[in-house]
Formats: sequence, structure tokens, C-alpha cells
Amino acid sequence: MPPLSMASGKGTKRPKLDWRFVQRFCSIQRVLFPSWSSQNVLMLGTLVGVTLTEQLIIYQVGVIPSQFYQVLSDKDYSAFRNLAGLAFLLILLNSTLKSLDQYICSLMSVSWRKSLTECLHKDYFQGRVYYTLNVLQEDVDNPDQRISQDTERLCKQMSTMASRLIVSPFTLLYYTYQCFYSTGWIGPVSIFGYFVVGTITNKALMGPIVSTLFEQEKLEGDFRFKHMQIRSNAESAAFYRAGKVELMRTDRRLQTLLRCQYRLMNKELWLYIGVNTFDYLGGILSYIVISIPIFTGVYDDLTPGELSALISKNAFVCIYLINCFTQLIDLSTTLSDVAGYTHRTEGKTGLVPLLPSAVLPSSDNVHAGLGDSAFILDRVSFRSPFSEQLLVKDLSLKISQGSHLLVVGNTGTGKTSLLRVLNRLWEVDSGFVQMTSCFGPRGIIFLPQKPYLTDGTLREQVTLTFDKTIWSVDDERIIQYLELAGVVMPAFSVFMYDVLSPGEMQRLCFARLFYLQPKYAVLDEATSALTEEAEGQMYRACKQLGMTLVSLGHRRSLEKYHDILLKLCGEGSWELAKLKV
Ligand SMILES: Nc1ncnc2c1ncn2[C@@H]1O[C@H](COP(=O)(O)OP(=O)(O)OP(=O)(O)O)[C@@H](O)[C@H]1O
Repeated sequence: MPPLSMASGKGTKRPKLDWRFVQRFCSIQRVLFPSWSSQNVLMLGTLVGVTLTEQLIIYQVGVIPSQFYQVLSDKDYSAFRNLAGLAFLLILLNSTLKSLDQYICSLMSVSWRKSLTECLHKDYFQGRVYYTLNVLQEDVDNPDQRISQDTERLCKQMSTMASRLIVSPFTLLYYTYQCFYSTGWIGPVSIFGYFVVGTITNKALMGPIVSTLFEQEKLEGDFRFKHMQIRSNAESAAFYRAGKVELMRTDRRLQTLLRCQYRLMNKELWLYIGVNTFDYLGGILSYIVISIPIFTGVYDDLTPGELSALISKNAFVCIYLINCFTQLIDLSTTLSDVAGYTHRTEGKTGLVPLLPSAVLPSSDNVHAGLGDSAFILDRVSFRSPFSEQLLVKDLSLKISQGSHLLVVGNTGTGKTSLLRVLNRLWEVDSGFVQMTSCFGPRGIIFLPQKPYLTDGTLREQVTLTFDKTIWSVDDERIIQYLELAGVVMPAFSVFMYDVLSPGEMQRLCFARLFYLQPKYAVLDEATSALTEEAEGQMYRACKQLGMTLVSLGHRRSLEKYHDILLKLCGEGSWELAKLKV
């Protein structure tokens, strides 16, 4: 399955119906239809069968009025009765098939969404892509919206298009032949000409819509993000009585979004005028077309009844042929939406550069087993991604088992950034970083500055696993370490983690650390919300469990738990010193 990527906003400022769209659309199709025997292909096959049968019935239903003209003008009562019965049956069959067609389209849309979203999830959660996209890569806006909403809309629109696209070639050929049969070449030629003019006009009107739709989706995401930000910072905002200022900011985003929507509607107005004019003109075109052979005397030998039947049948054939073209033109509106969403959700192996480098296979496990050290840094220099100034220059260091390291330094000197470099979240400018132990239990575990709590039960928080067999075996251990970390919480239920105090969150993270028992624990101000006494308990417990500590912090009280002090002095300089025990 080819990996999907989310198109960069920078690279596609003005998404268009161009070659790139075709490439991206094809990549998506490869994800939706990975093999001939896949479920999606089978569904599409069923849809083809149903829609083609439906077309056969539609033709039968369509010519019934002309047969009514015939039997009524002949005043043939028994033929009329039979015809009425047949019409009823055909209509019933037709509506059943039409509903089945819609039903399969909806099923397909959900199944496509499943395939696409799962594929995007696979890429998004691979390595540290979610970090790179959300934190480092500014040009891919709102990845959450692209995965959750745009993908859903794309699948819905594509499934709407699918059945129309499938039947179009067949119906076009068949009704062109029928039209030619009753009107000669003039019928199909004028209808084709009509279609060509319609297509050119619509393409011209549609171009600007795609880019505006893309922009509107981005602004929708920005607007929703603002509300999400308020939701997650509601308490801090309330402490500042920030309602007024947030109102202005949120309203400003709303106004930008609405302005874009108005612009989109203005552009769409012209497209709708084009589409509707095309629809209604088509209605009378059939009579103009049949009028030519009638006035030139081709059908002079027909009785009035036969002529009415012929006009009625021809009207149906021409109107249906026009309808096929009209549907193709209507598809243009859907296609412009699909193009907008495709550019936001596109997939192609060749576009991997749009993905951050973290997509590449993770090298977390390299050198696992060297055992007595966690990291080796050799003349490492790094800076923050959006700055030219080096945070640390030529740092050489080995973090070995049993030798506890404390990293200190002023605000913004790059302490956390050093951990980002160790964790491979950031690339180094020069030098080498080797992670010589594996990641996870029995290896290295990081406790970030902002406690990481996910959704799920307390058991899941501590074990960080979905493996139920571990839980039943380990409940006692979990409780033991929760107690050791001083966590007082209700039993293993789903819990509202965002109502925990910062100190409680930090304790919970320590309980997790005790449970996982890595050889190395990297703690980024992990006790900042605890008292010095509680801090002491945590550090002593870590050491009793055999962990080697790498800590970041401002408190002097931390020094007594460490052997080496690394001080970051700013502007790239650093000092390394031994701490007295
Ligand atoms: N995701 C990011 N993108 C760009 N710059 C960043 C990012 N994260 C941090 N920085 C910048 O890198 C510099 C170092 O940040 P860092 O978080 O390492 O500081 P710190 O020494 O840990 O500070 P503190 O003591 O406040 O935790 C800061 O100037 C910060 O603005």
C-alpha cells in the first residue's frame, strides 16, 4: 500500500485541476483499491452491476409514455391494461435498484474512509511524524482536520461520483445511437456541440473555486483549532479573565472564514448560473432536434398516433442523452470539491519529501544491548529549527550506567532541546549522537516537562499498553508503584486526567516510570510541581529501582542525587563538572 501524505500548504497554494491533481487522485485510488480481490473492488463491481441493470430498466420505463401514446390513440383497452401493469412493475423495480445503488454508494464511502484514514493514521503515527507535523512543519496546516474531516468529505464526494462515472460511457454510447436512429446525424452532433460549449464554460468558471475551497477548509480548521485551544486552556484563561480578548481573537478568525465563504459563494454563483442554464436549455433541445426531420418530411408517412409516439420516444432519448452530459457537467462541481479535498489528503510515494524525515525507519533500537551506556555525544552542535543561533556547540559527552547527570542552565539555553536531540526529535547541526540503549522498559524512558497522559483507564496510563494479559498479571505491581509514587486515585476506571493537579500528574508519571523500570530515566523538570521532600522520595525510589538518571531542573536540591553537572551557558557554550557526593 503506498504511503499517503498530506500535501503541504506551501507547495499547493493554489490547488488546481491539473496534472498534480491527477497524480494525487491516482495515489488515493491505489490505497482504496490495493488488489483486485479487495473488498472495495468487490463493492465497486456490485455497484457496476446494479447501475447497469438500473439503466436497462430506466430505458424500459422511459419508452413507456411513447407506448401509452400508441395504445391510447389506437383505443386498445387490453393493451393499455397490460402496459399499465408492466409500467407499475418496472417502476417498482427501478426504484428498488436506485435505492440499492444509493445504499452501496454510502457503504463504499464508509469503507473508503476506513482505508484512507487507516493509511493516513499509519503514516501519521509512524516514527514521530505527528510531532514533526504538529510542532515543526508549519506548512501542513491542521493535520487533524485533514485526517478527520477532509478525508470523510472526499470519500463521500467520490462515492457520489462513482456510479455516475461508471454508467456514463455506456449510456452515452447507447443513447447517442438511439438519437442518431430517430433524428439522423443532426441530433447527436448538436447535443455534442452543446456539451462541448457547456464543458468549456464550466471549466473556466470552476478553476477559481478549487483554490478558494482549499483556503476555506484551512480557515475552518484554524477556527476549530481556536475553539480547541480555548477548551484546553479554559481554566488558565478564566484566571486571567481573558474572555474579552479571546472573544475578539475567535471572532476575528470567524470573520476571516466567513469572508472566504462569501468569496466562494460569489464564485459559485457563476458556476451555478452556467450549470442551471445548461440543464434547462437541454429540455427544449430535444424538440428542436426532432423538428428538423419532421419539417423536412422524413416522417410524413406516419399516422398522428405513431408520430406522437415517435416524438415522445425521441424526447426521452434526447433528454436522457442530454441528461448524461448534464450529469457529467454537474460532476464538475463535485470534481472541484474532490480536487480541493484531494490536495489536502493526497498520497504518493514520490511525494515523501513532503513528509518529515521522521517517516524514515526509526533508528531507536540501534546498538541496543551495548548496555553500560545510554548516549554517546561526539562534538554535537544544534540549534532550534527556526533560528540560526546555536544553542549548544561541540558538546562531547557519554551518559553511562550508574553516573547520574544533572543538566542546568538559564531559561531558553537549550536544556529541553538537548533532550529533543537525544530523542531524535531534532536533527543535529554537526557531530554525532548515538543512542546505545533501546527505547522503553529495560532501556531509556523520557519524562517530558509537560506530563504525558493519554485517554483510557488508570491501568492503561501506568502500563502504556493495550495488552490485557499484562494487566491481570500486574495489577498488584501497578498498585504498589502507584502507592510508591503517592498517587491517590479511584480504582482502575476511566478517569478524567485533565482535572488532576500538575503535582498529581507528575506523581502518576513517576508511577509509570517505576512500573516500566527502565535502566535510564531522563527527567525534564519532572518534579517541578512537587515539594522537595516528595522530590527526594521520587529520586530515591528511582535509584533503588536501579535507574541511572539524567535530570533537567533549576533546583539546587537536585544536585545531591547526581554525580555530574552539565551547565548550558547560552550562545553555544557549556561546562561539565563533577558533583561532590
Ligand atoms: N518546537 C520548537 N520550534 C522552534 N523553536 C523552539 C521549539 N521548541 C523550543 N524552541 C526554542 O529553542 C530554545 C531553547 O528551548 P528549550 O525548551 O530547550 O529551553 P530550556 O533551556 O529547556 O528552557 P526552560 O528552562 O524554560 O525549560 C528557545 O529559544 C525556544 O524558543
